[in-house]
Amino acid sequence: MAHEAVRIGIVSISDRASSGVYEDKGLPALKDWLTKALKNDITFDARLIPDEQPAISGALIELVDAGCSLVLTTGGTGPAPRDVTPEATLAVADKVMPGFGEQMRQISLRFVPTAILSRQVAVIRGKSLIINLPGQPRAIQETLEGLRAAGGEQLVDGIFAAVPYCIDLIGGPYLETNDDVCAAFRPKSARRAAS
Ligand SMILES: Nc1ncnc2c1ncn2[C@@H]1O[C@H](COP(=O)(O)OP(=O)(O)OP(=O)(O)O)[C@@H](O)[C@H]1O
Ligand SMILES: Nc1nc2c(c(=O)[nH]1)N[C@H]1C(S)=C(S)[C@@H](COP(=O)(O)O)O[C@H]1N2
Repeated sequence: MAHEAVRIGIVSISDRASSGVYEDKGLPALKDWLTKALKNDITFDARLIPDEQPAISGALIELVDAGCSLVLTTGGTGPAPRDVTPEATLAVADKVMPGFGEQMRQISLRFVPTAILSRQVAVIRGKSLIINLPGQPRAIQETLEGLRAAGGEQLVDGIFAAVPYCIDLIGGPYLETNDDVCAAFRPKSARRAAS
């Protein structure tokens, strides 16, 4: 059976990247990782915006309304005065999904002691899962994929392992992963024959 199509929103939130002070590395990192990790045909809907709460909430609402089953943001999760991504995300939530933030901080602590400074959250809005990732571009792969030993053994699960089943549960398309990048976990009763 063919893989189902999926629309994914990617949002890079950075004052300096959005004003051209530096090149945005968030959107390319998100796109590359998702293209590597998923077998599905992906349509990306991308936004590069400054750290402004109304602009962030507005972009999230637009992306969900446009039919994105998953929206990933990067940046603006720290404690600095302009970091407001978690507030903007919570403001559009139907449900809060605390497990994602808890697991992301656990994973990130294996990479940097400052992981505890990220206030990242995940929420459900309508039929969409919205997840905040930290702004450091390498944090995208770190949190989504987790940590492997040199021999390939998975030491800490990345959060993406739980994303496909979450999207099943909210009525989205059936996401299939490339297991060498990130193996999705579903209970047996929710698995379809591999295609
Ligand atoms: N979109 C991006 N593209 C490239 N590098 C980024 C991006 N966002 C963040 N970074 C890098 O990661 C670091 C930490 O990200 P953070 O979100 O805290 O940025 P910031 O200090 O709030 O500034 P800004 O919002 O202007 O990116 C930045 O200092 C920068 O080096
Ligand atoms: N995996 C990972 N998580 C990370 C980091 C990182 O480099 N890798 N940086 C930390 C730092 S230094 C900060 S301040 C917070 C918040 O970053 P943000 O404001 O860029 O979202 O994320 C933290 N989480």
